[in-house]
Amino acid sequence: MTTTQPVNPVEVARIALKRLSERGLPPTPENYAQFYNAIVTIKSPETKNNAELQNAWQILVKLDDAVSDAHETTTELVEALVAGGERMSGSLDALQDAKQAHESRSMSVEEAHTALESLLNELIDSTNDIHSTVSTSTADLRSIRDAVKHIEQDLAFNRKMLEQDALTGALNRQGFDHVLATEVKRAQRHNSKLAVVMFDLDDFKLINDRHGHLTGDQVLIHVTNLAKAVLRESDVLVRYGGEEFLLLLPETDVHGAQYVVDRLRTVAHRTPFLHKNQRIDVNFSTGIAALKAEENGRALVLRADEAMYRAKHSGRGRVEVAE
Ligand SMILES: Nc1nc2c(ncn2[C@@H]2O[C@H](COP(=O)(O)OP(=O)(O)OP(=O)(O)O)[C@@H](O)[C@H]2O)c(=O)[nH]1
Repeated sequence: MTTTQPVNPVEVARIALKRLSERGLPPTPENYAQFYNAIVTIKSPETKNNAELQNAWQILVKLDDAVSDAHETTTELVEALVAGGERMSGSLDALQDAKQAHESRSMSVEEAHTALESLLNELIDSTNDIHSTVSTSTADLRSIRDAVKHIEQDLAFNRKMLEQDALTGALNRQGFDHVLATEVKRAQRHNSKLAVVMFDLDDFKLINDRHGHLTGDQVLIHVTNLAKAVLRESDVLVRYGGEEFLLLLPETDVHGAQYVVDRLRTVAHRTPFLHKNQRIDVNFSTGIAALKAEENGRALVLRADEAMYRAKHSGRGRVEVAE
């Protein structure tokens, strides 16, 4: 069994205070507790406050599980009924053979013959009934299975929508929770590497102030597209906060993560965002952390966040690697 390291409460407290000050919120006990809990559970406080979205997501996950169980069960039932139908049709043939054999041997004993014939007829009738029921049920179950398959596809689509950031289409924190747990488990099971990169755009407020919020939005979409261009299929891009992104990189160590960050930086330099023919350069501060043995996802993300915080405060535009 895998044991997990507890998250350092001092570290969480420091990040909670930082988040409060970034959002210009007073460090009241209520605000502090909300952000502290949000960081510990890696959930965005904004999302946690949205009770409807939370409930919808939970129902969706349950429905998703239930539908997938139902799909499995109906598939098994269809298989069982098909096999049962085949067996019954076999026994019908056998009964008919037996009837014929008996007829040929007992032609002289008329009462016995009549009794046996009516019994056999009854058996044939009832078996026929069962056979036709099985045929109908099989057809019904097949259409139920098809309907369930469609519901599954709809649910998967809705779930994807709920787990996506509306502006950029990157995964949001809710979706990230799911993926993080899965990837950490997978890395630990296979003893493989897993890296987290956190990057925060530098002086993004200036872009909003100079060019307007809508242009700021376009820059965030631009950065998302640049990141997608340098990532592998199996990598995960998350919009972690306003102008803060996270990359989850399976099968990747610190050096691989550094390579990805360098590529992103090069691509961002070569492909600047253009606004009214004016180049808007985007720089970012980056923290990298690689999964340690028996570490949990929250601790991994907190170390990357801490490294990014150091990069930001050592002059911006830098990369720091967590110990
Ligand atoms: N356009 C736009 N701006 C956003 C969005 N989310 C957050 N922001 C802005 O991002 C800015 C973040 O400002 P700060 O936290 O001061 O960070 P910064 O200006 O990037 O400075 P440093 O991180 O310290 O380098 C704020 O102006 C937010 O309003 C968004 O979805 N769209």
